[in-house]
Amino acid sequence: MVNGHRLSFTILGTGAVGGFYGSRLLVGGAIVRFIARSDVAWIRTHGLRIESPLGDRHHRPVDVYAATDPIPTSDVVCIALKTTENDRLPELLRPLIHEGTVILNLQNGLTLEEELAATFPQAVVIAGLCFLCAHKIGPGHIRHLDYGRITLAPADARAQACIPALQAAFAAGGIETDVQESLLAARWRKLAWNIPFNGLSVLLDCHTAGIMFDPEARALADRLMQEVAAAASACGVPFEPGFIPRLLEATARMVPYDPSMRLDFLAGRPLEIEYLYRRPLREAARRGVRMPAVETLADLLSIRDRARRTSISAAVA
Ligand SMILES: NC(=O)C1=CN([C@@H]2O[C@H](COP(=O)(O)OP(=O)(O)OC[C@H]3O[C@@H](n4cnc5c(N)ncnc54)[C@H](OP(=O)(O)O)[C@@H]3O)[C@@H](O)[C@H]2O)C=CC1
Ligand SMILES: CC(C)(CO)C(=O)C(=O)O
Repeated sequence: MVNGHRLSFTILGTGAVGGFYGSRLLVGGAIVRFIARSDVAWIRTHGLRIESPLGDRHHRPVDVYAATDPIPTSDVVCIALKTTENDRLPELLRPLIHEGTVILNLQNGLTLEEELAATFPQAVVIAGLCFLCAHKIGPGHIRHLDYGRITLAPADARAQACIPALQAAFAAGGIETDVQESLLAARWRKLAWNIPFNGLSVLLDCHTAGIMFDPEARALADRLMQEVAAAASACGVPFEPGFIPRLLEATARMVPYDPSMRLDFLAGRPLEIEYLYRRPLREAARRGVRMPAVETLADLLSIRDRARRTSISAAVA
């Protein structure tokens, strides 16, 4: 409730991120409409279950839609699809976006908000960088393991004005938020973690602790982070001294965790290589900076992703 107005949200993608944050917004009293794909009928009948250290929840009934249904207009549309689906985003968003609609993008990656702002100039675009460990374990069923803070980063001054209302809605549901005025800085800071740990967890077949406690793997993570730091600097958003050592130390203290890319790999889902690796590589290259270790990591991930998908399709043929 903000100044007597109950904020309404449409969550595009009811998976780990969408299901979890949608549930917290419901708990906080917001109006929440979910868009689901494979389990839309299941959620309509059985509701949405969230297991979480914040308290288990079973929302039933839930206001759930297929993307092709007529969907009431909401104040905020949260994007919670994997970026591997982004070629479909304009078509999925078009019926949901009106003059002044806030698009809160919860995905990982780079250049996402720039694309959204160019495609939907009538919308207000905000990045929501999620520091969350959660996954979908079955139809309409999400398991939240740890964390949950969202860093909100506005694309422009109009978006800046919408931040307090969003913070209030998330706070009411027990979600901590902070604000980064530079969207680009926020995105590169998160990539400093995602680029090494998401990719290495797939290629080395291990969780974060497996990387941190092997000296060579840790050194490789450090080297990848240094390349990301050089690219961020070339993009005008240098990291402060001590940022990378602190990030490595924080990861060493984390409960061993499988980053979302490893979970995707194990589940046979396509990997988010384009927005997590190719776009940062391209943005760095445009400023004359190469990231050779990141490039090799991206190439190996692409080969792994392709090989696995070929073997899956051969197995079902
Ligand atoms: N999981 C995490 O802890 C974190 C994830 N992220 C980022 O958040 C983003 C979302 O990840 P995550 O929530 O894990 O992904 P999930 O795969 O768990 O959720 C995505 C959901 O979108 C649904 N979906 C896909 N296409 C459509 C469509 N056309 N219409 C309706 N629904 C659709 C999928 O449906 P279906 O179930 O049918 O496939 C799925 O439930 C990613 O960019 C990820 O990197 C960031 C931080 C942490
Ligand atoms: C940093 C982390 C683990 C969640 O905050 C993530 O972004 C991911 O799993 O992709």
